[in-house]
Amino acid sequence: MPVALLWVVSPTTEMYSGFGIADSAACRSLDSSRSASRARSSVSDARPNKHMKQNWNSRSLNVGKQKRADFSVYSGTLANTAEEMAVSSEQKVYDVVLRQASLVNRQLRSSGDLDVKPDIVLQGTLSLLNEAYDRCAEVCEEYAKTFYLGTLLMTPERRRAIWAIYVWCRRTDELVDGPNASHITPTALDRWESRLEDLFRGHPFDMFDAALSDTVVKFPIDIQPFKDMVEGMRMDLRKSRYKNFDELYLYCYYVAGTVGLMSVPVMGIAPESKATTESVYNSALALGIANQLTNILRDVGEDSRRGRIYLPQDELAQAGLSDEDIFTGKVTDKWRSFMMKQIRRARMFFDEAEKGVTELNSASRWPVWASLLLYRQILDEIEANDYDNFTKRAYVSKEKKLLALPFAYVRSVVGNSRISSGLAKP
Ligand SMILES: CC(C)=CCC/C(C)=C/CC/C(C)=C/CC/C(C)=C/[C@@H]1[C@@H](COP(=O)(O)OP(=O)(O)O)[C@]1(C)CC/C=C(\C)CC/C=C(\C)CCC=C(C)C
Ligand SMILES: [Mn+2]
Repeated sequence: MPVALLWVVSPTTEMYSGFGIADSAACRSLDSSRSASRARSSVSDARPNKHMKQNWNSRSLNVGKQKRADFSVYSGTLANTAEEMAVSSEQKVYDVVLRQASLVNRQLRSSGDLDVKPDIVLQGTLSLLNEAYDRCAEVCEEYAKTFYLGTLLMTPERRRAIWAIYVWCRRTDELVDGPNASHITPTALDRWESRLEDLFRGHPFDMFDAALSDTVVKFPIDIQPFKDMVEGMRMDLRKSRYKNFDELYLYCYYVAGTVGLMSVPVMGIAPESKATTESVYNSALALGIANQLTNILRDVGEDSRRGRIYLPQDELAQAGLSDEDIFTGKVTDKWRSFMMKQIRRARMFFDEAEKGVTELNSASRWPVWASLLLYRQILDEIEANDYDNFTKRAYVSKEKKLLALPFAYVRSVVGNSRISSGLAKP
């Protein structure tokens, strides 16, 4: 792991100052007034949307009675009061989707494309900023090579922004999953969140933060999905079991669906797209959820060795399985049939995500298709391993990854017509 990422996992603030290039004076000189000038459109009605129809829990969801969103909850994280408990996670998350979509709606559509704000910073700061983005690119290349290659097709502004977001997400995940994770407390996460607020106000702490600080000025990115990701990390600290899919869905939104919501304002919606902004956000959310469900299914053995079971407890029980069965890690027919259902659900989310990719700006589609095809193939590999995700880690071979890239490219240029690549499931 690069040293640059390691430092951040310390819960002590002293550690932060040890970061080589964190010339905070220079970082702070980034024009903070620009963030204040970021346009914010008002919240639109949280009207029911056709995309709510699909209910992953297969419970019937009365969309007509959908609770009107109480937007005060967005000033913090999603509320979880007794009253809120009556609202499903799907609805709560969908309210966030609606709000995010309405926030960017005008900016994304006004000129048919994103209105990237010009750099108005001084020369010295500009070169520091360039360096900051270069460091983000290095981290991204080191951690996610295929994805990094995909971003090279995007416009320079957009790919730099995606790298900055990637690095912030990676560092956030490292807090709870990295080598110093055992020292991480809710207070450390609170501090991380304060840093996030600072960088959104134009006061970045270090170089990586400076890149993101610049990104959120240039693109209509809202802080909420970032805050929600930190909340997901809090949840991961305090929880090692999920009662049902509703609970798991919320966790998946926090740690992964949020990534989709952060990325769409950068990727942009194609000017020729007839889709609603909400539906594109919904697909982006679905891709994050699909990826995280896939992660969970791939890592069952690994997670159980850390005492964690992310699978819905009620569904395990219905299948006649217990935590003990997971810890024992024996592939039985009960397990196979349980896994088949879980895989089917993850694929439904991938299908939902597919609908939106074509609506993105053409130059942004390739990395998204690549990530979708590659992640979805992990599910195929779990099947190929005869559902042994206790002792085997399903992975996509280098050859298959390479093969996926041209398919992803073709899909990104031909629009919606389905191509039989052998990669995408019908
Ligand atoms: C319309 C449409 C479909 C638009 C596309 C929207 C879009 C770009 C969605 C991206 C979805 C995505 C890549 C989600 C990431 C999901 C994920 C893997 C989350 C991981 C969380 C924690 O998991 P865990 O700890 O269980 O797993 P590990 O063992 O640690 O892997 C994360 C690790 C959270 C941190 C997420 C990242 C580091 C990825 C961030 C990625 C980006 C910002 C780039 C997204 C852009 C593209 C092109 C994929
Ligand atoms: Mn992780």
